[in-house]
Amino acid sequence: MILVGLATSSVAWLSRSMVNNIFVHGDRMAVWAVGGAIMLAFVVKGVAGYCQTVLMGTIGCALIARLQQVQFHKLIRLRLMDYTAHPGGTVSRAIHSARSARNAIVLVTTNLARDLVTVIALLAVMVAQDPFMSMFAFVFAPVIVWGVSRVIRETKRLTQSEADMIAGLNVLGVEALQGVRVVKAFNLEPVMDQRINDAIESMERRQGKLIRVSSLTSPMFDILAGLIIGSFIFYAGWQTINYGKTPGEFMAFITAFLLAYDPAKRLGNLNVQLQRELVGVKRAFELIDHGKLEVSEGTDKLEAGRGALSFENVTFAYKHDVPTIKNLSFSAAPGEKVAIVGRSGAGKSTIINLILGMYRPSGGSILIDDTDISTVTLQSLRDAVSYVAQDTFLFSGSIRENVAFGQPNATEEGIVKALEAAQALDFVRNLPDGLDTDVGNNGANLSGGQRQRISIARAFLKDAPILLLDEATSALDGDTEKQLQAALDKLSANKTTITVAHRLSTILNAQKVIVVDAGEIVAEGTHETLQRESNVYKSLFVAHEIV
Ligand SMILES: Nc1ncnc2c1ncn2[C@@H]1O[C@H](COP(=O)(O)OP(=O)(O)OP(=O)(O)O)[C@@H](O)[C@H]1O
Repeated sequence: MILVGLATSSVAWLSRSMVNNIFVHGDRMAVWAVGGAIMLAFVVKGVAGYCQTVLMGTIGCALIARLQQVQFHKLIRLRLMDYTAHPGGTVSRAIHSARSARNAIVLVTTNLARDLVTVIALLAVMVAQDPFMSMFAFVFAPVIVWGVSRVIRETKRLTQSEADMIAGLNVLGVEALQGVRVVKAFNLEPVMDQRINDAIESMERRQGKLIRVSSLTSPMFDILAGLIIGSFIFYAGWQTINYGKTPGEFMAFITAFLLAYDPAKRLGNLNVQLQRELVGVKRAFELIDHGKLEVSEGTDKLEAGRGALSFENVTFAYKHDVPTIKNLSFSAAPGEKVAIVGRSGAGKSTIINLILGMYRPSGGSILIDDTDISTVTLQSLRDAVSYVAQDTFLFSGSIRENVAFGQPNATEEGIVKALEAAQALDFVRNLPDGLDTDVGNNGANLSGGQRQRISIARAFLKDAPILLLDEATSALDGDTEKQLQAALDKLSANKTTITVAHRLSTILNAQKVIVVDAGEIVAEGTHETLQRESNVYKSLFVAHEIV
């Protein structure tokens, strides 16, 4: 930037020699010297300008990339309770805020540095030419500062809400496309149109207002500059006519003022633009600086043995005053199968989440092989536990990747064995690309039952001593159900298994059934004893919670 500035100003400086030495004095040497120097100045300007653009561009891209990486690194490690309900919005924020940081850096380095230096130099020229008239110009400065700061304040507010609207729109768009089956099945296209159109229109109105407000600095500068220049002319004319001052004295001053005017105006605008970008940067750093990471309470490594699990008077509340789990105690011996049943909202999934260390109990303790899980690292805890969720999640990628995720040492043989045990090998072999078949976005290329068996294969490969199963409430067709059940039976053999159960077959397989109601254990036993003794248990069949 300095080279570009020097090269540009040297052309202006050389023009003096050109006029005086070549045109006035007819100096032959000066023709070559000045002509060559001007050529050199343009070459320097071109090369330096190119280097500056490439360097700033590269720095800008690196800045975006690093900031996005830092944000996603943090996002994926936040505490579960800190995730927003709208991941689409969070992702769009992370991507946009990184771009804002790049824009802010480019504005500061390229524009601020260049224009500020120019304005300061020209102000010095003005003061040297006529201190009195300079003071005259400075009188107007507070008016500009006040006006620009008002514009900045309003621009910041509008940019903030514009960013919220963009994130909101992103959520609506992602939601509509993710739920496209429901949208079509319920003829929801007009409703989606309406929701998205409303969001787009209010964003359009907000952006219109933003343009009207943020462009105000330009007319403010123009009007004030007109007032100042007009006043100069009154003053200069009066001085020249009455006191015989030379016009040249004023000319130099006004030239300096006019030259300073454009960069000063750009600086005013730059501040407004910069503040807009800083709104985005602030969002990125809110996450980076204030997002609370999920940290292990304990530092020991859990040495899971045979996988005994027990809850001792565990209490937990999502919100401070309303406990979801109350004083809950139960135990599962190594290899034992425990089924947890209860009405919807009773707290069954919460129990699973507590074992996984997603949330911490506010009272009591959870023990694995006699070690309190609050004393161990989350990583070692999760290494000891396999989890097969109700809502099977597959990552985009191949079947092989989905089975072996997080197991870098997995062998081909191990993956095939896991698929076989999960009753998935036959269908995988029949797919055109076998193990390398792309499962699509969240497994869209596979059926529900196939997806579940892939996720069971994942748990097989992990081979942890404790198995957590969250059974789907929805009934599967007979064949799929049988295959799935066979896969799960095999998976749970010799493992301590805690199942949130909705199927009678699972309950009959379990050695112990726990009935949870409103976060408490209200009955415990086998299917036969519970059928005789527990009204809550009996009501679960009536409500089709158990099928
Ligand atoms: N993240 C959360 N924040 C606040 N409250 C929650 C959260 N997750 C669950 N809850 C509440 O905790 C209670 C227990 O929920 P949980 O998901 O454990 O029930 P559940 O027995 O598994 O129900 P279902 O069989 O319908 O899945 C419910 O009242 C629910 O509204």
